[in-house]
Amino acid sequence: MRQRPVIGIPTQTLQSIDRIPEDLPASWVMNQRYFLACTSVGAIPWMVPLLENDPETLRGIYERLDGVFIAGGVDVDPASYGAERHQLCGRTDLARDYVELMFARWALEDGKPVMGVCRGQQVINVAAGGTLVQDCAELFPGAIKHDYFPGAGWARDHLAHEIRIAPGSRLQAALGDTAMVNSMHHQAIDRLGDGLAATAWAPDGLVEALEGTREGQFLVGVQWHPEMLIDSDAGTRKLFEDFIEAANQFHDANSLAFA
Ligand SMILES: N[C@@H](CCC(=O)NCCCC(=O)O)C(=O)O
Repeated sequence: MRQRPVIGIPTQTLQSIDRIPEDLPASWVMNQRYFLACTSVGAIPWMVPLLENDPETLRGIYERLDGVFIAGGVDVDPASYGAERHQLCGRTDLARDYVELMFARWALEDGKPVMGVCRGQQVINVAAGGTLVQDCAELFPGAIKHDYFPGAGWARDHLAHEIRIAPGSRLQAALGDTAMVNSMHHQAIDRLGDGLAATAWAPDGLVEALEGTREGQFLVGVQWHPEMLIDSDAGTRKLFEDFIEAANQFHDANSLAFA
């Protein structure tokens, strides 16, 4: 029987989240939805601690993974893409930036499958040398509303706008030419990183998905939240299944290489 692939999901610092009481112990946490999406398509999700002072242990964890999933969350520190902090840039989590950028760069180098959601797409772009728009409403000309945040009363599965998907992309194979997506972000892709191609756009032209151009690697980032749609949308489930299948293949290819 085939082994279930192991997918690493870096956590976030509890105290980086708004309104967390200061007297709670320093903790690393992550939204359950990402783990449930992975198990529902057959993967074993593995929470990755933010051991920012221990790259050796992080490398040990990374090497045991068949794929990396980079989840949604707070803004990426603009210093990591060489920009001054804009006043509308929100809360950041330096330990998370460190671990996620390192895992994304290692995976880009190794061809290990990567899927990124919302902040995760932004992290992939920064890891590949790209930059971010620090606030779409203020800094992206003609921007439609993208910040349907739960804190303002929007449901996490609220379908906010359509996206147009590039022909021939992995995304098109799963979702088709267009799709309706939920939207919980205020930042976005600005300059694309090396080896990446935009594969979906919002009606205002904002990049809604990117993929790696390296032959054979599954490297997909999306600006929306498919983990909230996996139970209601067959195309979204297919996208997760494709990621897990790529992780399976990576596992098989690498165990054969070391056999
Ligand atoms: N900070 C970035 C990324 C947005 C993001 O990942 N949002 C996640 C919200 C998830 C939730 O509350 O369920 C930006 O705003 O662009």
